Amino acid sequence: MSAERWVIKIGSALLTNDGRGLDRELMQVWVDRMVALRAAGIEPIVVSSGAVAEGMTRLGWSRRPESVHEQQAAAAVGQMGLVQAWETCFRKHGLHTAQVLLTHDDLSDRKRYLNARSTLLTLLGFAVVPVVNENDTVVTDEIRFGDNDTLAALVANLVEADRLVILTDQEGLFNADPRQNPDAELIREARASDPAIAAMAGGGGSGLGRGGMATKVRAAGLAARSGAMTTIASGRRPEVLAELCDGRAPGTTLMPDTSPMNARKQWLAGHLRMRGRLVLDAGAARRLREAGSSLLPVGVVDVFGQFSRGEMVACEDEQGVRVACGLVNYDAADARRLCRKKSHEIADVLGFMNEEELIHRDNLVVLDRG
Ligand SMILES: Nc1ncnc2c1ncn2[C@@H]1O[C@H](COP(=O)(O)OP(=O)(O)O)[C@@H](O)[C@H]1O
Ligand SMILES: N[C@@H](CCC(=O)OP(=O)(O)O)C(=O)O
Repeated sequence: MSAERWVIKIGSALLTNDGRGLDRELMQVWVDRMVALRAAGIEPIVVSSGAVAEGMTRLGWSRRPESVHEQQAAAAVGQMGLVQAWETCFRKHGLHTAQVLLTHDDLSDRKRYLNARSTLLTLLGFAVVPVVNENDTVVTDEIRFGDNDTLAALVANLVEADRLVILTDQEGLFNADPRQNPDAELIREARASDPAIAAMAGGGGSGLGRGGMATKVRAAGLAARSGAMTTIASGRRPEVLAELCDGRAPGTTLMPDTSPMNARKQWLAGHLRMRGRLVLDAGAARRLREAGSSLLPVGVVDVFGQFSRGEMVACEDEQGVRVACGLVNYDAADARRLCRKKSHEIADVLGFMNEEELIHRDNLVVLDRG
């Protein structure tokens, strides 16, 4: 059975008990629920905010500093506490966590995108729970806008998550900010692409979290690009995870327009320029066309063009008919050396191995004949 993958984002206000220090008890409750998700075949990836807030507590600051450098310093201090706390909670269940610090730029650079994707998928393969946060030391804009909602959506795109769960301090998205308007009503379900919902979402209200609902709704739109459904729900009710797992819909559900794989393939097919060509033998061409299999080096007879790892290349049969296109795991020079080689020979030929496929089937779009 192939596991479902959920990216679960937890905001600062919630994690740090509104700035009173990490709420370890509540973290343990979420972790217990996430472990129950795993038992139900759902792989959680945690996107955890709270580094700046926890750093401020550790440094004895009561107000978020204006200076970005001081916020970065606080994040570096607080990240220590954050990862220690997550690791301690998961260790009680015999599970390891892994700290993954990313920036938005990492995910818009194709090579780093593939590297981040491989690392995250490898961690999941080892049953490790990735705990992701923004790499605040090296970014300035994101720390100013506090945008882990966007980061969580980009991670959902990266790992083709089925669902993005944004846990916050409200029951979900209301038709107006409930802090300002006590009569505001909860939106139960909408399309992520509906412009009306963006208009309802205001900025942050807690003083600790920064993005408010506006970044959450935008994140739902980004997550929808790779087909993920978004739930915005209250992290004060850890049972929301169990409810979601049971097929109920707590909080606000924001639906994508397409399924995860179709959305990813549309994105792959439409957005990247071809940098080179791989010529496949008849067997490999048939496997791609008929089974949508990954492309292994053994089925490649020739390589044309100059490309880097992560770039888009065309796959053609020996008659020059284009079979597929996809993101290649090795650069042109390495791909040439791997022609006709078995996957177990890659490390011997190159002295290292990224992946056993030249192009993984998730990164491959097979073209219609005709
Ligand atoms: N339409 C809305 N529905 C719900 N909350 C809203 C809305 N507009 C603005 N908000 C504010 O967004 C806040 C949550 O965002 P934020 O403080 O950034 O939390 P987090 O730390 O979880 O990211 C809420 O406490 C609320 O005041
Ligand atoms: N990387 C920052 C994230 C800040 C942020 O996005 O906060 P939030 O709006 O509470 O999710 C931190 O860990 O403090």
